[in-house]
Amino acid sequence: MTLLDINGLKTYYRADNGWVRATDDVSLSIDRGETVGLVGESGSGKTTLAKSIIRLLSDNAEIVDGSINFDGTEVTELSDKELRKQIRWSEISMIPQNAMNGFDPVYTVGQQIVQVIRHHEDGTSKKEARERARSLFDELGIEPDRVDDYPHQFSGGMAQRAMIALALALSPSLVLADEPTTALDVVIQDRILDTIKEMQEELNSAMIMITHDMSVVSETCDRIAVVYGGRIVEIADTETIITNPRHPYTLGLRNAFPDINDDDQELISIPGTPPELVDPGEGCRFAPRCPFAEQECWEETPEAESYGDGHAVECHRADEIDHLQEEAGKKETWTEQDLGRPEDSQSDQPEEVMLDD
Ligand SMILES: Nc1ncnc2c1ncn2[C@@H]1O[C@H](COP(=O)(O)OP(=O)(O)OP(=O)(O)O)[C@@H](O)[C@H]1O
Repeated sequence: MTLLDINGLKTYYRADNGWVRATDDVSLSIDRGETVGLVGESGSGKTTLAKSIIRLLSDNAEIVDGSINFDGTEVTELSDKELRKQIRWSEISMIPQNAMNGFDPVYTVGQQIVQVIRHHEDGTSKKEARERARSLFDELGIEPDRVDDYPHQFSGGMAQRAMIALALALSPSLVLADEPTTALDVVIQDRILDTIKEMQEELNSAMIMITHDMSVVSETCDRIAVVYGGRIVEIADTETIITNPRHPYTLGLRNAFPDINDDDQELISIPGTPPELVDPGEGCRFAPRCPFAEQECWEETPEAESYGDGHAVECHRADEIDHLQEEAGKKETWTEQDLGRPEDSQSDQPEEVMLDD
């Protein structure tokens, strides 16, 4: 059953040189209990999409178009007060990239968890809320007495666990986990991911797992959405994304991460840098880095095409998958390409964005 239904979402940031189209026409549905990975390079718009869902955007951001339906409620139309009371933490919670920034340094971690619990549950006493915080700490492998510590007394891994405790304290239906382990060392990363998964399964919460790491999503997610230049360029179940992707960017990402089943794998990185998101203009945003780009790719933005079973791809050449997959596995494909716009292709003028100031 659908829990979250995002349609045509556009979230832009106001910048000196125009609007940064960080989320640009994104549609995504998530079922109850499902885990969906958002994978893509830094700056592709993953965090902006997650923050739009829980409406934790910075002041210069604006949801310009589209809808976010959460369990029958249109999130884009709620006032801040309604959001705080009905949705944030209780229904949708977020584990941020750096947990330390998620806590207020002047209160103990326990006080902050107690406050969140009591804000949403009128009948819960301070004592009961504190007991809940202590038992959550215990479940997450933190000594319960440490609820009385201040955030700065925690190590990075412990702060991340405490943030998970806060995010799960009210048994939300949806957890947004934004690179929950990037700041931590590898051994702790694995343990924290296991903990998140266990707790999520126990609560039957849905989860959006944001990461730039293909191996993390492949181990934890039911489906994977590949994000590039503010758009979901490919989405499918995890098995399909790993074994039979159709977008050249997904093929490139797959080359760049170690496959645990293949000891001899040579890692190949994608050359170039992510696209400028201020007035990106027409054409596929990956074209400047794509070894398979043809004239059409530079001139026309590809629309999502369905390849059955929830597999959708935004690529003009997705039909030629057998040939592309084989070529994409070769190192020279990604190094010997002549990157750049073909001489005779003309760029369309960027579409003008009309927004109220
Ligand atoms: N407050 C802001 N003001 C202006 N531009 C912003 C702001 N926050 C993010 N951006 C821009 O929006 C785009 C998407 O950023 P976002 O953080 O959503 O990407 P991301 O994929 O989550 O990357 P990361 O993993 O680095 O957080 C980037 O071009 C970024 O520079």
